[in-house]
Parts: sequence; structure tokens; C-alpha cells
Amino acid sequence: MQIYFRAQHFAFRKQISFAGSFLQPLVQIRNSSSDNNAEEKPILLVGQHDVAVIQESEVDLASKNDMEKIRDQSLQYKLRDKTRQFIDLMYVMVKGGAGGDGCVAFSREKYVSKVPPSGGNGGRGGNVIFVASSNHSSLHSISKNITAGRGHNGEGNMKHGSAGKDVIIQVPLGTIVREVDPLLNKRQSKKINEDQINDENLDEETKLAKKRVATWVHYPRYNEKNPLSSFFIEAEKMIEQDEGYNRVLKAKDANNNLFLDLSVPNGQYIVAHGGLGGKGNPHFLTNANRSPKYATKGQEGQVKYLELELKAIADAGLVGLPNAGKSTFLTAVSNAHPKIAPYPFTTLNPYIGTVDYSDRFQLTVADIPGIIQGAHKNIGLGHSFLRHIERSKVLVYVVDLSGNQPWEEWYILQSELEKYRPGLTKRSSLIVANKADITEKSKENFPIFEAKVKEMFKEEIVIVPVSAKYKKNIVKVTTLLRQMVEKRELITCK
Ligand SMILES: Nc1nc2c(ncn2[C@@H]2O[C@H](COP(=O)(O)OP(=O)(O)OP(=O)(O)O)[C@@H](O)[C@H]2O)c(=O)[nH]1
Ligand SMILES: [Mg+2]
Repeated sequence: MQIYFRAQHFAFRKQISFAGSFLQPLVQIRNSSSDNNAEEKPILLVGQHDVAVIQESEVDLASKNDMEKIRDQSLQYKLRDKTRQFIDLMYVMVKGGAGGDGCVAFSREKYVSKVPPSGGNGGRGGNVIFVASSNHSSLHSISKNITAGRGHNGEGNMKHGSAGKDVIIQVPLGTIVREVDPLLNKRQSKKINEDQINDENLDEETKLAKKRVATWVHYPRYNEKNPLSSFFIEAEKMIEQDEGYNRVLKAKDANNNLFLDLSVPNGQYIVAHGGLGGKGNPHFLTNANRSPKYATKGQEGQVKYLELELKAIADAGLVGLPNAGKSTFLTAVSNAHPKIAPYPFTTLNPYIGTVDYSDRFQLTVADIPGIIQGAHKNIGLGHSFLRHIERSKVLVYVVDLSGNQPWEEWYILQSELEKYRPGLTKRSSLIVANKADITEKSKENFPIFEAKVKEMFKEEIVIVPVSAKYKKNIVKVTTLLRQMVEKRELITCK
């Protein structure tokens, strides 16, 4: 079947013939079309779902260039780095759901003049819960404003409102959550909040009026009557006592800023509690007052401003200058496939690979973008991604042995690490002298480098010549890594 149509979306507007079904294998198309007519070499455009074959004989030179461009763009789109949305630091506002309001109602019965109050309580607001997830490696999917569901209002016939929906957010394992001060330009809630009530410029009467509006639900047409009754004043005192207890809890909460380290897989933490539901009018039933015509509103949920900082948890972290071969090394030792290319700053986001041993032991290795001299002054890509190796038990310096003075590279790395976090270089370390297959320079450099390392650190730091590209001497490094990680585990267990 051949369908002809004018391709409106191509700049060069050509007639395109679709060969057979949309999902016909490429090879088949190539073979059949080249068999039929040797001069008509098909050009393949690989889109999202379809394969279009354009007869080359119809294409002039100018449009050929256009087509090349489009094909490039199409492939670029497909091959675009999926991890481009990587985010490791962000600020979010989390808000627990407000509680539902209590209800003022009376159960009606035929021939009964005095009916009991039957308003249900409001449901509590939902909580915002963070779950540490090992399936997520970036914060980009987390929204900036997270609000849990509101509790439902109580209803007549003693129907209590249901609780608001909890919002469960999957946060990457290794994220540190810190409570921060609210942003200055935050939008004010339309509801009357405590600050507005306790405003010093207001006189006592206005404060009281505002507070009443924020707290009470009245029976229809009783808004003005209720505050005049002595029963209402008593009910107000009752609520005041309850609030006193809440206030102590709130003050305690305000002094203890939230700090969480989500380092346990599937660990769950409530970061913002929902507000309590309001009380229905049966709550205010007393011996003297048999028909209270008021109930309370639900409380607002907690509002917190949080900083989320993702610090990847890996057993070993690779540090090196751009182009030293960190990604190649990670590919050689683990199951990861980071991008490798002969230009600096190929790696833009951290990658974590898992090294598998024959006895099923596993350890994780983190590859981060290259750092250069002055990274602490934000030169190059800066040094903020050092946060991803900050938690590693072992530091692996990857140095290009075929360079002019590889030890200089190592000095730079050490000084940048120290500037990022003093004492970081004291961590157990290993030097991978990479590109040892480029023999002329490497043979010359290695003994000098080794001597310099020994001079500075005696036996503490081992230097291993390696060719990551040709996978030479890799087993020695992985064995050493395992020993160091296991030893380190013992130290931390004490
Ligand atoms: N000859 C040789 N070339 C290597 C070796 N290891 C890496 N290379 C080459 O060095 C270049 C850079 O390698 P990458 O692994 O991308 O380097 P990187 O340190 O990850 O670089 P950035 O991500 O930019 O920081 C690539 O062209 C690799 O093929 C090696 O052992 N021998
Ligand atoms: Mg890289």
C-alpha cells in the first residue's frame, strides 16, 4: 500500500511515500527499495513511530541539506541525554491540609420540640510525607508547592468528616531536608492567620472579632446572637484551654527546625502535619445549654519551607580533572554507561554505577563532572557537585598519567577538595593513574608520581597504573576498593 501526502511540517515540502506499515523494520525497507531500483537510494527519517522513505531522485541538493539537518535534529531529539533534568538542590513549600470544619446541626424528629445537637466533627487535614526512594536519582520531579488534602467538613446526623488525603512524595535516597526561613515574596494566605490576629496595631476589640471569625461556625442567622450569650463565652474559654496546649507544641516545633537525612531506603517522614478538624456542636453541649448553635472551624495545616539537597550515597567517589577518564573508568568497573568523549566536561550530572563481585558483593561508585583549578570560585562547572562524593567512604582520584606532570593534577584535586570541605582529603583514598597504555609518557611519569605520593603519604595512599579504555589492571583496583570499603565499614560501626 502506498500513501501519498504533502508533508506540511517539513520546510522543503516534498512528496513522501510511506513504505508499507509504520512499524516495518528498517532493514526490510532498505533491501526492498534498493532491489527495485538501484538508482533510487532511500534516505531514512527515523521519527518517533514512523519510518518515511524519500526517493533520492526527487530531492535536489538544497533540500538534501535541509533533510540532513532534520534527520540530525530528529536523532538529536532521540539521543538527547535523558538525565538533562538533573536537579540536586531545590526549595519547596510543604503545607499540611487544613482540618474540616465542625458542623452545627440538630436531628429533626416529628413531634419533638427540643432536639439534640448532631453536628459531626471535621476530618483532620492530610499530611505531607517524604519517602526515601532508591528508584529516584534527581529532585526534578518534585513540585515546588506541595499541599496535602483538606479534611472534609462534619455533617448532620453525627457524620464526622473524613480525613484529607496524605501526599506522599518520593524523594531520592541521600537527600538532606532542612527547614529554612520562608521566602520574602511568599503569597499571603487569604485566611486570617495568627499573625494577623496578634497584630500589635489592632485594638483588643478588633482582635477578638477577627479571632471569632477565624474560629467559629455559627448556626444560620446566629452569627450575631451567639457572641452575646454566656454559653458562648464559656465555650470560648473551653477552646482557649485546648489551644493553650497546642500553642506549647507549636512553640516547641518552631524552635526545632526540621532536619532530616533520608538515607534509609523506604524510610517515611511526615514533614508537614495536617490541621485538626473542627468540633461539631455536640462538643459544646452542657447541662445548662442543651442546644449549642456553634461549632469550630478546622485548624490550618503546618506550613514549612524546606531546602532539599541531594547528596548521592555511593561507596566510592571518582574525582578528577576533565578528560582524565573517570567515565571510562566507571564503565570499565561497573554496569553504568555514562557518556565518554574526548573533550572536557562531557559528564554534566553525577552517575552511579554498581560494581559486582563474583561472591555477589556489590559496591557503588559515583562519577561526577570534572573539577578544575579554581572550581571553588565557580570556574568550570564549579564544585557544587562535590556534594555527591562527600558521603563516599573512599575517594578515588583519577589522574591522566600520560599528561605532562600528572602529580600537579593530583595536587589541584586535593586543594579543591580541601577548599570545598576541610578535612575531606583525610578520607581513605586511592589513585588511579589512568591512560597507562600511552606508554611513552606513562613509563616516565609513573615512578616520579609514585615517589611523590609515598613522600607525602607513606603507605597510606596506593597508586595503581590502569588503562580504563582497554580494561587493564582493573581487577587490582576493584579488589583494593572492596578492601577499603569493607575496612571503612568496620571503622564506622564502632
Ligand atoms: N588511551 C586511553 N584513552 C583513554 C583512557 N581512558 C579514557 N580515555 C579517553 O579519554 C577521553 C575522555 O574520557 P572520559 O571518560 O570521557 O573522561 P572524563 O574524565 O569522564 O571527562 P569529563 O566527563 O569531561 O570530566 C575519551 O576519549 C576516552 O576514550 C585510557 O585508559 N587510555
Ligand atoms: Mg565523564
